[in-house]
Amino acid sequence: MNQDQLKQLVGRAAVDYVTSGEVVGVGTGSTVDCFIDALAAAIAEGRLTVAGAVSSSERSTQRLQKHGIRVLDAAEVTGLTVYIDGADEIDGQGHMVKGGGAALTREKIVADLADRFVCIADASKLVQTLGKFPLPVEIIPMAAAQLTRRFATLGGTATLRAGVVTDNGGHILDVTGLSITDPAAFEAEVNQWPGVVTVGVFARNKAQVCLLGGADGVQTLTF
Ligand SMILES: O=C(CO)[C@H](O)[C@H](O)COP(=O)(O)O
Repeated sequence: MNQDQLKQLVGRAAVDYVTSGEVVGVGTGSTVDCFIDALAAAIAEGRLTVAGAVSSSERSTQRLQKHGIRVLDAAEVTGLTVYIDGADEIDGQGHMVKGGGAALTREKIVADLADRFVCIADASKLVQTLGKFPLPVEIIPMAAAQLTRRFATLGGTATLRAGVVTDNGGHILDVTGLSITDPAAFEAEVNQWPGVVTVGVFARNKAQVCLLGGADGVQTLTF
């Protein structure tokens, strides 16, 4: 199976984690696109109903609405049973690096509403230690140079993602050269640097379940 087929596989598997009749939290990315399509198919076939979705990006909102799935504002719900999203990296404890699609801030907001984060990914995303994938950080544009110097003190090289403006009007720094051995401490530290909107380490909002697609099918990891 190629990577696209693995994404479709885990996208379909994630539909089983949606509670019929409820509002579902929806992440962003190519794997989530597969989940949205599988969710729409399940609804069309009468296997599931949903009261709607809270979306983490304009991209996912458009795809959900194209399928006729109602999109609710985050402010319209007080909680969600499940949030389904991909990751750029996930470790053996469910900590993730996210934000390859520049949607990390809204992803963290919607994930924080949910009782359970179900991560969907192909097996290449499983790592021992976070940090090989360039760490996305959403920032206030005027802080770019200052934050670049600050990441250098941690051994990181930050590069501004050219031409990208997030759904919130922020910019993205991608930071290479980091080895994130204590994700919770790293997230807490970087999050309070002035100019940082959201750091792409998800430790406080880590996954409880990961559906990992590999040669042998879907492996379910629980944390
Ligand atoms: O964090 C994300 C978007 O901001 C995505 O979940 C992450 O980049 C994985 O994307 P894909 O499923 O396309 O590999």
